[in-house]
Amino acid sequence: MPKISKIAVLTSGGDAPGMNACIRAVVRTAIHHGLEVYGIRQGYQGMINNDMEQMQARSVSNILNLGGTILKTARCLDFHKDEGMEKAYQNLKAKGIEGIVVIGGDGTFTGALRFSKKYPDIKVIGVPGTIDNDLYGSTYTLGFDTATNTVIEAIDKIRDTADAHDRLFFIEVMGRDSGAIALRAGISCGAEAILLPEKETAIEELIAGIKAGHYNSKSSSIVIVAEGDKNGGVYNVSEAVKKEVSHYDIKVTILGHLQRGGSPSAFDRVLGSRLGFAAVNALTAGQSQKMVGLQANVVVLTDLEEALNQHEFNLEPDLLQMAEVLSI
Ligand SMILES: Nc1ncnc2c1ncn2[C@@H]1O[C@H](COP(=O)(O)OP(=O)(O)OP(=O)(O)O)[C@@H](O)[C@H]1O
Ligand SMILES: O=P(O)(O)OC[C@H]1O[C@](O)(CO)[C@@H](O)[C@@H]1O
Ligand SMILES: [Mg+2]
Repeated sequence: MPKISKIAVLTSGGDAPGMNACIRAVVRTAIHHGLEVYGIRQGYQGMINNDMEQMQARSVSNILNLGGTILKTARCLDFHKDEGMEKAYQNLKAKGIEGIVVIGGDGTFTGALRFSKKYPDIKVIGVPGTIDNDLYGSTYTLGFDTATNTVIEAIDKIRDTADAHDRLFFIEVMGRDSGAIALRAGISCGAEAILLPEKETAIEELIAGIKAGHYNSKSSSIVIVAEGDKNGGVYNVSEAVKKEVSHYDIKVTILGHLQRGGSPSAFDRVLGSRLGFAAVNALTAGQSQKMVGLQANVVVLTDLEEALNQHEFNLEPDLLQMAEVLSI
């Protein structure tokens, strides 16, 4: 097997805390192996625009603690098209880059797999980097822990004021297709109800639960609504409840993008370092079209194809059941 000598790294899709730790690990592990390593800016857009630069050990000094991504990220429509992919390929070939580490979510991996099938001489390894925790093959994705901690810090504060005023709050958290943040945050903050894209909740059922809570002397209530819940969004849900529930003053809070920012937790710093290290080791071992992930605290490789096909992510049934039991 010919030895790989030049690789590149990019971040793509929504940023996630811990991406910088991962970039640092990729750069320094590559240097350890004697490889040249390039940083590509703005995800696939930078591949198309030839926006990439060689990185050194010092290029990634003092970034472990930073949220966001020093390489920047993008949602790049041009990469969906054959012409965009061809341009990206030619740019990589011109630099002699033979392998790339792509840090991102399911969309990023879909693009990477398509690209690598079209141009198999460029090896690709994916690192699951998304606050959504919606990838098969890794129990946790990079950024999910930090984002969930950010969310619970915010909800704890809302609980204080909700309790002081005997109010009912509807809080929207991120997750267009994933209820992972909503479920963990709901359990951590003792939410009275959690609305998730993966599980339908009838509005009548929600209203009955809120009324029962009031009857059982709850002074405040928190309902967490994941962005992707199928009831038409947090305002729709709150309006529907308002018509039937008069004993609470009702408020809505959308946490929004503050959930994606901030300094990564220790967990995400270690996870990012570990997966970045493993990704480069996989490239030097000749692997391609794989994702590195964490399962039972062991780093494992999963075929990108399998990770994407199994994408339907099932939230832990015991957590769903427990959240209901404990919220009485
Ligand atoms: N079918 C596809 N073909 C080519 N490229 C794709 C495809 N799907 C996604 N991509 C590329 O991957 C990028 C990132 O995908 P997407 O915006 O879905 O985010 P993601 O990686 O899933 O992360 P997150 O969900 O955390 O924001 C897209 O902007 C696009 O450049
Ligand atoms: O910042 P954007 O592009 O609006 O994306 C928001 C989406 O990205 C995510 O934060 C994942 O990165 C989703 O939870 C959310 O639906
Ligand atoms: Mg995604």
